[in-house]
Amino acid sequence: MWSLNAFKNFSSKLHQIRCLNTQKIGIIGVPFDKGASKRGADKGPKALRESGLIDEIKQISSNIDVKDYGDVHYELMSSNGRKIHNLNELNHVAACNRALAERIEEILNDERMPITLGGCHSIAIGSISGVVRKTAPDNMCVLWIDAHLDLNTNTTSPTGNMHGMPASLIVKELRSNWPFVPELEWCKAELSLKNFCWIGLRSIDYYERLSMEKYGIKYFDMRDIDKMGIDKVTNAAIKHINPNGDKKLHVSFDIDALDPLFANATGTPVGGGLTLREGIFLMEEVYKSGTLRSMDLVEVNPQLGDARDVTNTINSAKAILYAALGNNRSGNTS
Ligand SMILES: NC(=[NH2+])NCCC[C@H](N)C(=O)O
Ligand SMILES: [Mn+2]
Ligand SMILES: [Mn+2]
Repeated sequence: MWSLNAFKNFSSKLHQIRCLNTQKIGIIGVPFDKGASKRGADKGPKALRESGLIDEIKQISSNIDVKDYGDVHYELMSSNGRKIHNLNELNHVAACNRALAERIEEILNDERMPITLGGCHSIAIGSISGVVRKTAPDNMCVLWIDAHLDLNTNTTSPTGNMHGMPASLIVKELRSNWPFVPELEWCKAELSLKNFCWIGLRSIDYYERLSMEKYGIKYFDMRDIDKMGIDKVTNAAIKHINPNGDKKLHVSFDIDALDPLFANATGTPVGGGLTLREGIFLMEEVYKSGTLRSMDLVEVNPQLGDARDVTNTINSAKAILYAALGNNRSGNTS
């Protein structure tokens, strides 16, 4: 029989251990679709929350402490009326991302891991900018999981849609390819392409291809995954951008990285993508690396496809997120 004191001691020790291991997470929604040509990605955060996201995260482990920061709201900046070539909805994209960067900073100040629910992929401009404000750029690395490279500028983009451009706005190598855009002055191109790796590529525009060669961009496309398998690819990618495991990892996960069989409710689906199991495995390895610091999950569009597509896409997105947070396919113990 334990004395009351011994019991109190034990439970306070247990509490201390729990606190040490607590995974503190902050969820922020970005109901924004103006970087894409199809409407509806702005309904992504609501659809994910309504399908039970927050409660299900809590069920992964009692060590997870999750806070929902709600959605980003923004007001348009007063524009000088000058139009910049081939940047659709620039005012909205700039204002929304500026507001998002501030919310990400707030979440990091609360010592939580920010998880940004898109929204179209243009929101990575703000989410990554927010993280960079709290981390030396050389001290962080980015895994970009996507069918697309999203490295266009306004002069190379075939569409003018800014969800195809976020990566080029945050890296220094492409800074000189951009004109001065006053609306985006707050967004500093500080990261280096050396700290980036792409996984899942299978739809690259002509000028993006040229950049891949010019800058020696590190990537594993779907062919590499076919050849090497997802285990080798994932670990080679993590090792490449973080050889000593001392950098903080940001994962920008575009749901269209998955094959349309598993995620058809998205604006720019491309066949021949990752299976859901490959996506889950990838994120399990990311979790195991112990380096994940922040993450985006973007391009879930509940207005596209039929009801089954929407359910599949939401379930796939949640499974990807849960794997990143340590969900164990053979059951959770704590
Ligand atoms: N985040 C995305 N789904 N991006 C799709 C980009 C498609 C094409 N490369 C473009 O620039 O318009
Ligand atoms: Mn994509
Ligand atoms: Mn993308």
